[in-house]
Amino acid sequence: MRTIDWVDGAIEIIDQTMLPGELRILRLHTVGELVAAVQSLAVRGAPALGVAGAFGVALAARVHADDPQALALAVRRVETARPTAVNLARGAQRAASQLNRGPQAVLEEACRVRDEEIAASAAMATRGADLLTQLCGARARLLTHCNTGGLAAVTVGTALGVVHELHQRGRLAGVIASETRPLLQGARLTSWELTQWGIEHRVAVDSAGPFLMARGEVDAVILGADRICANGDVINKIGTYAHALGARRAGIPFVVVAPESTIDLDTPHGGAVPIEDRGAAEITPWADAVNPAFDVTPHDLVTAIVTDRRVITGSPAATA
Ligand SMILES: CSC[C@@H](O)[C@@H](O)C(=O)COP(=O)(O)O
Repeated sequence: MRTIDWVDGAIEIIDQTMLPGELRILRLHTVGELVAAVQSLAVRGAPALGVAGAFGVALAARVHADDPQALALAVRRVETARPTAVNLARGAQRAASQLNRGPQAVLEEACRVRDEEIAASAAMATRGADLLTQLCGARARLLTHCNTGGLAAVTVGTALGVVHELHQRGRLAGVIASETRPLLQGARLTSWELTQWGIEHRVAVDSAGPFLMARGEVDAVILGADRICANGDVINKIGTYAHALGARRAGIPFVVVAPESTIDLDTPHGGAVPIEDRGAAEITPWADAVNPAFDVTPHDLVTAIVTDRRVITGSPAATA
């Protein structure tokens, strides 16, 4: 099942704010609706955001075909709806590169972005499962963070796609889904997807991760990325850095799985990435708060980055 697609002239998404309680399909007809869906995290996860960005520009191209100024403004709104995952602006820009050829060409490019992410998921699953088996032996107990499944990447996903592949191969000995404060992408979405796939798992609070690794309950950490910088720094959901530190202390592999579309060679290092802060209301309406949605894991804590084309063990720029 595709969790985001273009259907009969509109974008269809699974509304991820409603899971796991309700499987609701949303149809988005306007750029305003798409931007609202991105900002509320009804659609989320870096590869899915790339597809959302591309389809968002396809919507804009239809509505504003005769008004170049309004069109440029709409494209900008889509590109900047969220700042951290490089895929969103990249997907929007790819679709926008066809604007001079008309709305149909824009839509065709957006569909190519979608199809490439579907193919990337399949390639990452195979390559990632091979690597995890090399690193962990016959059966791996994995800890994952946030949601990196089909919800985040149109079909099977990035890191969770690898988990699924290992399960299919009979090489998975356990999964811990880190709950992912404050919006619970792990506890709500990863748990939901694993349940759909019939994969047994346990949910843990985020802060338990490093302790569970220290206690010897995890063979490797596997998760996704919103942006990977030229030097290999990994930007991902808040909590990732703590898991990387825990993995290093426990002496277990820390593996990042992300498509090439998440690698941003134009950004030299993690310090240069805009980190979205989602404000106090999301976590504590009664006090001021700091609420970064992502963190930076320095490249030296990363064992390997698995993409749809390669396994990177140093700087992505060096092996591009
Ligand atoms: C395959 S998705 C990889 C990342 O996008 C994912 O780990 C993540 O951090 C998503 O954050 P979110 O705020 O839910 O969009």
